[in-house]
Amino acid sequence: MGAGCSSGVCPSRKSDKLKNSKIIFVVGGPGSGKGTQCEKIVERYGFTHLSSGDLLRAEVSSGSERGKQLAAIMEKGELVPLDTILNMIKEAMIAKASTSKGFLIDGYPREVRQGEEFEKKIGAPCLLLYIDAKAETMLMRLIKRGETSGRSDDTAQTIKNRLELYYKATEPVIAYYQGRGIVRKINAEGSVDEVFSQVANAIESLQ
Ligand SMILES: Nc1ncnc2c1ncn2[C@@H]1O[C@H](COP(=O)(O)OP(=O)(O)OP(=O)(O)O)[C@@H](O)[C@H]1O
Ligand SMILES: Nc1ncnc2c1ncn2[C@H]1C[C@H](O)[C@@H](COP(=O)(O)O)O1
Ligand SMILES: [Mg+2]
Repeated sequence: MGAGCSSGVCPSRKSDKLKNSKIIFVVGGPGSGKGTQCEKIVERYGFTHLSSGDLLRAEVSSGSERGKQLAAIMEKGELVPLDTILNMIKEAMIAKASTSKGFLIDGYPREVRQGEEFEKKIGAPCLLLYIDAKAETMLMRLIKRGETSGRSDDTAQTIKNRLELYYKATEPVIAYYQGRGIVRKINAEGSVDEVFSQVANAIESLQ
């Protein structure tokens, strides 16, 4: 386990319930395969998968006023406010803290400030899985997924916006955590199983 997972230091603003949690950030472009790999990690290692996009879509599906506001942002491929998504993740983590073997935080941080705020309010990650695919690959995967996903953001124009935002806002997150030595870059161009064999090596390096 990396140092950030078990420091035992717990400033009062963090939740006591989460102070010993193993936290893995799963970062990559839209359609790179983050969710697909997280499902396989859950199957083999039993971690808790929390996708920021899934949490937001659940709020949209609830029909709440907040969900309507979020839907308008997500349809354009833009980022929702930091406090909104961070509070949702923290609540979901606390709800699972007593039974979780570790958390896969998929789709967060999307920008460096999200990482900084997460660490202040929740804790430090011990690993960042960087799921790296080419823009053409991500585009093709999302266009195909859009045939059946029902996701309002799997459309040509919104995919273009999401890719642009990924390169501008999220790629700097990788550099930020590279400085800490916790980034494992995964070549996501191969089959799901080929990608997973790299992911599994990275997870096992923690144990
Ligand atoms: N290695 C792979 N080879 C081919 N197709 C893949 C691979 N990994 C995932 N896919 C497919 O690509 C699409 C996008 O994958 P997935 O939903 O896991 O991506 P994501 O990174 O979670 O995307 P988003 O950021 O939009 O949530 C899905 O239809 C999935 O089945
Ligand atoms: N971490 C996030 N910050 C802001 N907005 C987010 C975050 N995670 C998801 N979102 C919004 C914006 C994205 O385009 C959609 C879909 O997310 P995805 O990870 O592709 O399922 O939700
Ligand atoms: Mg996903």
